[in-house]
Amino acid sequence: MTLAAPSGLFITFEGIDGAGKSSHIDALAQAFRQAGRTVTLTREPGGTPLAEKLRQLLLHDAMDPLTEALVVFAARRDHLVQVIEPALARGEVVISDRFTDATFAYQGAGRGFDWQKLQVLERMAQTGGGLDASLMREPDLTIWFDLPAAVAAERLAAARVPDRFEAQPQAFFAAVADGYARRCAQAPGRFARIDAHHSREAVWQQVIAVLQARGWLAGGAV
Ligand SMILES: Nc1ncnc2c1ncn2[C@@H]1O[C@H](COP(=O)(O)OP(=O)(O)OP(=O)(O)O)[C@@H](O)[C@H]1O
Ligand SMILES: Cc1cn([C@H]2C[C@H](O)[C@@H](COP(=O)(O)O)O2)c(=O)[nH]c1=O
Repeated sequence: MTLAAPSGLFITFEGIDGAGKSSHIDALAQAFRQAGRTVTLTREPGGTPLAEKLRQLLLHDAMDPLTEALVVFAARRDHLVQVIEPALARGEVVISDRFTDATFAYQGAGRGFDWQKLQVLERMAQTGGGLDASLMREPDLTIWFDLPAAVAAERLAAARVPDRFEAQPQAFFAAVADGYARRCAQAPGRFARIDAHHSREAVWQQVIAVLQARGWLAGGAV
């Protein structure tokens, strides 16, 4: 008897800059590996040589809002075709630090770029390329770290030299947070909201509880 291969699982982490995703992304990858799963850990913009080049442009070069939206979707298309779809087809767990919800939050709510035009680009970029032509690739689960913009700003102040997004004022991040809330309201079954205004351990307990509730993992520690 041959055992059925596990199904691919696509999990994304989202939140404003400084929300505290990083260490939990690594810990979740580790928890899946301990459970015997192969994990592809990746990020957006990025995840392929081409998309990493586009990331550098996005983070450091000034551009108009449509150009910015096209750059993130171009990077995403390459990432999806080269990395995400093949890994899911192999039955792996794909964990990505950001995906399309970031585009709606940052380019849509943050920059004020038209939400409906983003929906058109989303469908174009996330259809085909290894997928059934009638399907649009979306995460199976999006773990959204919700943190007030003021708290994220305090955390980031001490942390690093800001890029083009991190240098934005608090009001920009408050708008980005509203964008995430809007995406969450549009897909409540896909989103898990994490209250990120807690200690790392308390935040991890929330993350692992989400995975346990879906039956995808047993317990774990950071
Ligand atoms: N629960 C927490 N309490 C206090 N500080 C935290 C917590 N989690 C992370 N931090 C700190 O906040 C800063 C931002 O965290 P981190 O880099 O993980 O955020 P992020 O969501 O990955 O941000 P970005 O998307 O901008 O990379 C870091 O200095 C980190 O050490
Ligand atoms: C995917 C995506 C990202 N961004 C922004 C959000 C962040 O400020 C940076 C990525 O940096 P991180 O520290 O690795 O999170 O890019 C965006 O504006 N639009 C997007 O679609």
